[in-house]
Amino acid sequence: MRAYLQLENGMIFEGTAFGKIQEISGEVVFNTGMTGYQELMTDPSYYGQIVTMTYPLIGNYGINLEDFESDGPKIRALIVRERSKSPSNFRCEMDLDSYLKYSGVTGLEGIDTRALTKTIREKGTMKGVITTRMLTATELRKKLGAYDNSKAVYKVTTKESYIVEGTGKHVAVMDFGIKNNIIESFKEKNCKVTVFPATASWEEVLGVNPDGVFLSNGPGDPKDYMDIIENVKVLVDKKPTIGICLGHQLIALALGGETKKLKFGHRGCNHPVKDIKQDRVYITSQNHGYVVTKVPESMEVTHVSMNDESIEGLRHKDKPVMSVQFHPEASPGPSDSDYIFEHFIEVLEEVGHNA
Ligand SMILES: NC(=O)CC[C@H](N)C(=O)O
Repeated sequence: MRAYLQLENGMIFEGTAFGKIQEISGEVVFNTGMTGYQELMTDPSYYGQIVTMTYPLIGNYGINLEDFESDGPKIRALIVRERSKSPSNFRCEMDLDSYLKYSGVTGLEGIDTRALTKTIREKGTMKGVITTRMLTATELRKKLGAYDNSKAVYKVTTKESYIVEGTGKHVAVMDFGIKNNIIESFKEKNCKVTVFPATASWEEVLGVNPDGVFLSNGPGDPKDYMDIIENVKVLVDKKPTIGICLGHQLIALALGGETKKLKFGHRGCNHPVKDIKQDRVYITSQNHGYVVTKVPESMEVTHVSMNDESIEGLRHKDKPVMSVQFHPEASPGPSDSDYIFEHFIEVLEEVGHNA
């Protein structure tokens, strides 16, 4: 069926709908990965967004039952240049179209994704609607005006706290929309993990007497979460703490730093980041639209983006508190930066030793 992407600046891209056919609005962002569509669709940090893939052929290894990053897709729609109609992989259980239909996500194929990406890069991230009937300018404005993705963390966080048993260090996780592979990464290091909902207070988190605290990734603008930031202020003061992506931004804000929205964000599994101390570049997995712009006085920069020199990692000068903007848990993407988890566990061991 013919379908259109109508952007808030008036541009129209015409293609063909697949997956669940419906009229859907969202923030249109692009992802530069050649693979990883299954992981990114189910990464809760993408909640409410329309994602266009820059790689021109998507779906060629299908969908398997293992690479989900949460209980189902969190994106609103997926845009591809060409959808593979004959996926092939030993783990393939179904094709992309069937999965999107089954899980209620809209697809749009056959549009010039390169032109769309260039538009977003030049003009910045903007909202759009995917529709099978062309909207008038007034209808488009109304539809986009009704789109609200604020406070999305509360839609994707766990409802109840739960424990993942392990014999090693005990990490209290604040779940703002955590990816499965972060929990897997702690499990691989034998950690016991207690996962708390985003609404948990610092008293509840410290109540389980963890060795350290982890602040997860999650959707939206970090400044929307002032209540969580108040909790983070206490947690970083009392326990060794590590944050990834949204967690990193919340630590920076809690300690007096600043964040802002990037023009078009970093999304993909091929983003080069330099570890300043090691003087080494790692290829990282990324998905963020906001960035730390002012470093808190008590912290220093540990990692920078090789693409735009933005801040990618921070460390407290006196306390065992650290954070990264990229995703060391990979999924999708290379696990080169897994050392971030290893380093945190070492810090927990050291702190435990000296206690
Ligand atoms: N993956 C994340 O945690 C994303 C953080 C934040 N929502 C951003 O877009 O910058």
